[in-house]
Amino acid sequence: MGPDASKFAMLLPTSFSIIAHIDHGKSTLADRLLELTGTIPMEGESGVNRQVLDSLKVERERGITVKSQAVSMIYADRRSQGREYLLNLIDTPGHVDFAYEVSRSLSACQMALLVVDATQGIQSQTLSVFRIAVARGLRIIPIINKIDLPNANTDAVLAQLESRLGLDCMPGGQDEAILVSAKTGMGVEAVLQRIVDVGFDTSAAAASSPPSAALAPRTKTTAKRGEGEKLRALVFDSWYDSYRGVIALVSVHDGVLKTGDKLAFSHSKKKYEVLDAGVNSPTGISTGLLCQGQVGWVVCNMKSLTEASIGDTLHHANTHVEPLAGFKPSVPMVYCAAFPVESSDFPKLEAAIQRLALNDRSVTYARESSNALGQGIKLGLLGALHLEIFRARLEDEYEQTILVTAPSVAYRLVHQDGSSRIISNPLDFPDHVASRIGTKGGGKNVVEVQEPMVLGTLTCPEEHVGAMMQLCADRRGTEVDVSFDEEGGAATTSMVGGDLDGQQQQQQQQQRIVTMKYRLPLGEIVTDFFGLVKSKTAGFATFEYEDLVEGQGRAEGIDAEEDGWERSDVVKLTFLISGTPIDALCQVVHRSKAVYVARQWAQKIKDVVPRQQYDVVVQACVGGKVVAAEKKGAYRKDVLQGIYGGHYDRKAKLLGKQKEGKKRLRSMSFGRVQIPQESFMEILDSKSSGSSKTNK
Ligand SMILES: Nc1nc2c(ncn2[C@@H]2O[C@H](COP(=O)(O)OP(=O)(O)OP(=O)(O)O)[C@@H](O)[C@H]2O)c(=O)[nH]1
Repeated sequence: MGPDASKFAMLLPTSFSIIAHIDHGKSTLADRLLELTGTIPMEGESGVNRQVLDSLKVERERGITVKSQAVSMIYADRRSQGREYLLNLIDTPGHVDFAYEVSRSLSACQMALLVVDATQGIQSQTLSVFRIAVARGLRIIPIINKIDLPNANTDAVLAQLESRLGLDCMPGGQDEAILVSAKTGMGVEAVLQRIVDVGFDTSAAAASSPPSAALAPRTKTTAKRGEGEKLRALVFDSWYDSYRGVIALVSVHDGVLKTGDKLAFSHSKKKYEVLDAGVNSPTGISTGLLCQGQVGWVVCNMKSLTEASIGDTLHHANTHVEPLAGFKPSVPMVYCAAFPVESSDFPKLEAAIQRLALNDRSVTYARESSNALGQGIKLGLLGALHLEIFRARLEDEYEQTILVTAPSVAYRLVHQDGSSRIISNPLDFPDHVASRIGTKGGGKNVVEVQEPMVLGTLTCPEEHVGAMMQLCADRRGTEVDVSFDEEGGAATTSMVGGDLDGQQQQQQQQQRIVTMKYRLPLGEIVTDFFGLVKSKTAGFATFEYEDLVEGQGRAEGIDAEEDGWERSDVVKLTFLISGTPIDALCQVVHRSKAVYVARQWAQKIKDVVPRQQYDVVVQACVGGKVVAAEKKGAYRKDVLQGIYGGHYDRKAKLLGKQKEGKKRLRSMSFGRVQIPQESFMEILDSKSSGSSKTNK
């Protein structure tokens, strides 16, 4: 039986988030917390990674969190004779592509559990989520997880937390770290107790003493906590339900919100009536009201999908309030265009993308049309994994299969007059980049192109170092740092997951683990980089990156002045079929690779273009110059068939007539070659192949 709905309104709440680097054990810890509080029943073998909060199919299939989830749980603290507290847990993703999700979720929390794997220590994403949490003013509770593993090095991780994050995490310290094994459940109760201590009495003294005395006056609850105060609720997530329409997830900062209330948004000024409200625990429980401090959902009569403005403040329609601080919109890093497989399905695809984008606010979209593929949607995403997950979710949740152009990145164009602009569509890229000196044509001439850079971290066994260095060099990477893990094997377990048999794992564990840091152009890793890392190391390497451009998590040790854009000699590569440019295939590549890519692509296009009655020429151009060309020969009816012997003139006449006919046909169809959709799918699939491989 689920908890009594009225209890959620009666109890004092606090909200916390679990943040960590990928695979450090957030979801497993969340499972244990939910079990311990009785929110989900304990089932079967303890320690099983149930991923209760990873409810999306794609999350379960891949074992990664891509979407934050909020769950309310009621914890009865044994130290104070079972006094109950309402704890709102927000599980967050670990991968850099979903950092925006983390930042939004943290806005609804008072504290963050910073989980660090005892065998791996602080990793790149640990630092970036830590910084986001500190910037949001959250109290950090450090948790060292996986202490059950034989190679756990708790002391070293404690020292790292102290020296690199400045946390007073040693025993007795203000931020004393909790040692747990989310797998076995060891130490997890202490986590709940610490949440209560920190969440309900921020005085440092309370951290070591039972909260009963300090909390006595505050736990005197009324049925509607916050009543009489002006309502202020921050909308931090939303989704589409086919029965109830748009549902908004809110964190109530002040006041009370009830069914039937008339609400308004601070910024958009739109007004609504609350049809229902409730919490997730872990499934939706309708409570009819949400009180101060609660995190829950609201169903209003929102008609359009864009109305649930993330970051906006909801208040009662007849009051005026100071809006709560919202969030900066996310900055897309990777762009591509999506087209339906059947062009008549475009309206369905557009509706599906709008609904999915409601739940994934880091996606930007706009209509786009292509001469070859018809009407489509231009998508802006946070990375290659994000694109792949978005595509998978479209298929799983909306049954929409899409054709995606190769992912590309944004470029910054610097003009002669010093101004700059960012372009995200390869078609907008200039054909020529003028040299600064003696340039004609005014100040708007593009004199420099800059591309976004990332700081990549590659971890692999020693034997693969050469291959990885070569790969990074091929992708125009510059080495920043290389370090060897003397103990070896520590990182291997999590890298390979369950893919390898025991013998292989043993062999790998005898090798040293190498961590290499490279500065790489983002454009070089958004296509097939992850796939190559996996295939060249038989799955033994991991690769993560931090964006260096504004709007994303910055890497440690990078100069704050540095904005992550770097001057680059990139060019626009266009493909023409019988003289007609094919916009869906246009791409921006580095000059040093232009001819190689052009040849590869021209060949690939030639292979899939259907043979015509006349020759079809495929050309690849850079700056108006043809750099590669292929010809697909015409069908050739043997017009001389049936002429035995025959005079030369007669043969020439027949051949001439055939030539004339083809010329007429060609001019009638304006030289346009109809490329069937399947051929495009073949080209685009091979073009983005590899991007579908992830670092998981
Ligand atoms: N031995 C051991 N393994 C653990 C422990 N906690 C988690 N794991 C394992 O570590 C792996 C990753 O755990 P998850 O909970 O999925 O990690 P996560 O941080 O949620 O990962 P993302 O959602 O991808 O960011 C799983 O195979 C877990 O079973 C632990 O305390 N001990």
